[in-house]
Amino acid sequence: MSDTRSIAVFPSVDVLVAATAARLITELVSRQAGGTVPSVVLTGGGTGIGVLAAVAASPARAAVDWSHVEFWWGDERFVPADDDERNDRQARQAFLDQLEVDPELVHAMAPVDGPLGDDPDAAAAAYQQLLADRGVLERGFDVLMLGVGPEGHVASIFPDSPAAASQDWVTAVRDCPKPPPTRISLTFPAIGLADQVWLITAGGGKAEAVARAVGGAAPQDVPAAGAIGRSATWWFVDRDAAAQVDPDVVG
Ligand SMILES: O=C1O[C@H](COP(=O)(O)O)[C@@H](O)[C@H](O)[C@H]1O
Repeated sequence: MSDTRSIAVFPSVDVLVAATAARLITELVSRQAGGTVPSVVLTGGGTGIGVLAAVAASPARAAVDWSHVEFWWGDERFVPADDDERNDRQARQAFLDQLEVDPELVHAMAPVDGPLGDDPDAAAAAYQQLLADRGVLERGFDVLMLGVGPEGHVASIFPDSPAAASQDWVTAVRDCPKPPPTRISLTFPAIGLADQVWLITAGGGKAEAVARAVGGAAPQDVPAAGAIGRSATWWFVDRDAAAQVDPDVVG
C-alpha cells in the first residue's frame, strides 16, 4: 500500500471527465502493451458514469482492445436487474454496450431478482467467490475507480457503517442513508487490492468530504479516506470539489 496521495484539480467538471477518460484509455493501452489483460473496477455516480461516457465518445477508445479488459464493480444497488438505479445498467448504457467487450469478462454484482435470490449476503458471497476464482485476490485490480458521496462515502461504504470495518472482500450493506437502502459493496481490504485507486468527484457539495478525506480523517468517519491503492491513490476533482482542501496538500 502506498502512502502517497496525489490530487489533480481540473478547472471544470467537463475537463475533469475528459481528462480522466483519456487517462483511463492511456492506462489500459500501456497495460495491454505490457501483455496483461487489465482489470478495471467501475463506479456508479454522476461523475463516474460521465467518465465512462467520455471514454465511449473518444476516438482514442480504438487504441484499446476492449475484448481483453476485465470489468468489475465497486458497488451495486441491490434492486432488480432492469432497474435504472443499477450501476451496471448505467455503465452498460453509457459505455459497455458501445464497445467490443467480452461478456465473459464483465462481472456485474447479482440483482435482487437473479438466480441467487433476494439475500444480499448470498450476492456478496458469490461476488467474493468470483474474485477468488478469477485470481483477483492474488493479482489485484489494475485501476479501481470510485465516486465520492457528499458525506464521504465510497462504493457503498457509508460513514459509521459496519461495512467500513468488514474484513471480507465483499459485503452486503443494509440501511444505507442514500437510497436504495440495500447494496453490495467491495470493502476496504478489496479496494486495497488495486494497483491504482482513482477517486473521481466534482461540485461544491463534495468539497467538505474531499477536504476531510485528504486531510487525514478516519475512514469510519469519512470512508473516502480509507480508499488507498497499492502503487498510487489519485484524486481527480474539479475546482469546486477542491475548494476546501488545504492548499499545501494540493501543491
Ligand atoms: O450511490 C452511489 O454514490 C456514489 C457517489 O455518487 P455521486 O453521484 O454523488 O457521484 C457512487 O460512487 C457509488 O458507486 C454509488 O453507488
